[in-house]
Amino acid sequence: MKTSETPASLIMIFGATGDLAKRKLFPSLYNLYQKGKLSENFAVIGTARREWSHETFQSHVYDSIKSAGGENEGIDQFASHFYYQAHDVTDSDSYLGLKKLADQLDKKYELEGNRIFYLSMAPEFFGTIASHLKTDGLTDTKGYKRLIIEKPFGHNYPSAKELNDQLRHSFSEEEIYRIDHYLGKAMVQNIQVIRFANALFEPLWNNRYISNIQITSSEVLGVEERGGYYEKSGALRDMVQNHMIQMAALLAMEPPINLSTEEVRSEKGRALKSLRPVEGDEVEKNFVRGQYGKGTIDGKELPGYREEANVDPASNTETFVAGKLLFDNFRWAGVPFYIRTGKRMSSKDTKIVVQFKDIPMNLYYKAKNELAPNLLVIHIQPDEGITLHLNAKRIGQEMETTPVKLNFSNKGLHGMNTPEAYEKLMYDCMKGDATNFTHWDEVSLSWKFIDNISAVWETKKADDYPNYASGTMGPKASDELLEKDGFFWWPVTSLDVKDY
Ligand SMILES: NC(=O)C1=CN([C@@H]2O[C@H](COP(=O)(O)OP(=O)(O)OC[C@H]3O[C@@H](n4cnc5c(N)ncnc54)[C@H](OP(=O)(O)O)[C@@H]3O)[C@@H](O)[C@H]2O)C=CC1
Ligand SMILES: O=C1O[C@H](COP(=O)(O)O)[C@@H](O)[C@H](O)[C@H]1O
Repeated sequence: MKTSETPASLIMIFGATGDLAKRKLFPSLYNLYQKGKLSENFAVIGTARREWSHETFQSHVYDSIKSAGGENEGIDQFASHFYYQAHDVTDSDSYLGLKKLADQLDKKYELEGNRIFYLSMAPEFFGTIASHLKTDGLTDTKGYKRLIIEKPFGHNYPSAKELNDQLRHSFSEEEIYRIDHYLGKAMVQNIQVIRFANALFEPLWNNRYISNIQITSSEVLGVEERGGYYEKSGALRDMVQNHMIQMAALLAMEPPINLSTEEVRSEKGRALKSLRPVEGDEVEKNFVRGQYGKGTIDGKELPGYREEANVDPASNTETFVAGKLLFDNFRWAGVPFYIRTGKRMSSKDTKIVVQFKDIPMNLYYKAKNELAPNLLVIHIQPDEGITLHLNAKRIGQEMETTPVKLNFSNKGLHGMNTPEAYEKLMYDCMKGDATNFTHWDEVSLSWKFIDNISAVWETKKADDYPNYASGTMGPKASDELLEKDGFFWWPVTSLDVKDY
């Protein structure tokens, strides 16, 4: 039974035979179905060039859910809502076939003309598809029309603007849902709640009490089979322009006046407006780039980036970035936000460490105690939770201090895995909630910031690549970036919240 919480929708997936659809989109839709968040009033049209029948597509969907660990329950019933239409997105004539099928399913499943177009394809096709959707009448229905756009949204500011202008001919800003899957992660969404729902933190969330913030997203995987894409992207465009800057914006933004999409995104945008541009000679002082060489992880010998498939043996592409962001506003003046991300590092971890300033004097110095700084650690993945590092009295006669930790684990609270980011984001889109999608203003500001850095890196070849071994936390210069400010990277490698 459809309700406002389970809206009727036709979801048209472009690139339905691809990797993202198989690994993320189908299992996420299935989870929503299992949880009762999809009514029976839904249908999916998958489209790509290969000539598949509806049945082949349904069995592909079935397999994808099984490989994602889905139970048998209801998969057949769920998959029966899936339809397939072979279609080359560059072929103008074949959009009419898609429209015909969409109109039929609209009637059959009582979809009220609600349509979500999910572009899970190479970005060069985004503009063409969006134009055809309008000119060939696929958006000409009485229900809602929403366009989900996968990353990358452009390669730099000019190409992102060109793409956006093209999309805007067919869809309004409110109808465009730009995916940043980090915004669908439970603990990234928790940043706002931790900040704005706790009397404990918000009064301290500024340059009077915080000395620095560190955001790390490290990966063990290398470039895998995506060498062709990654060579043109690098870590700066692949991870920093979107995920890292989005997390920084959530940490830096002012409290919105309410939680509406408009207010939240406008505060994030305002934070990004205060991000100090890093240009020219400042790039080398504030940003570090790295490229992985050979190394060993879990006893396995791994090749360097330049030995990977579809990678230039003399490649100048960075697989690691560390940088210092400064927000020039009253709240954050003088507080560095350090970011670091890279492939083939020693662990897969995304963590935010908020380091508070030391208290004005240490009463316990006579006991030769060095007080540890208070830290708030937000564990984004693989573990999800928060740790607060405090100082307390060591048990015994002496007045000695010892560091203690207060832990909260998301897993412990809910006793189950939190929903996959794509699941949350697809559900938000069905309900028309674009809060956790990026507004064009945010995308354009972050590209302008990134373009200044890539302009320097692309003209000046790195002469020390490869400069970190696979299985390490990046080049030495990344540590030096913090050392020169009197800080160091807090360790982020952990298996469980309890251990850190
Ligand atoms: N895979 C991932 O983990 C992630 C992917 N993304 C983004 O998601 C998008 C899709 O990625 P991914 O699934 O990995 O890509 P794939 O290369 O696996 O899939 C591409 C899809 O596009 C179809 N296709 C290619 N050319 C045409 C055409 N001319 N007309 C119609 N269909 C066509 C292919 O099918 P066919 O050959 O049958 O036509 C296939 O279904 C990209 O924008 C990517 O950047 C973002 C984050 C993670
Ligand atoms: O967008 C991307 O993100 C992944 C990392 O995502 P995560 O959820 O596993 O942390 C990264 O591997 C990929 O290169 C990038 O395109």
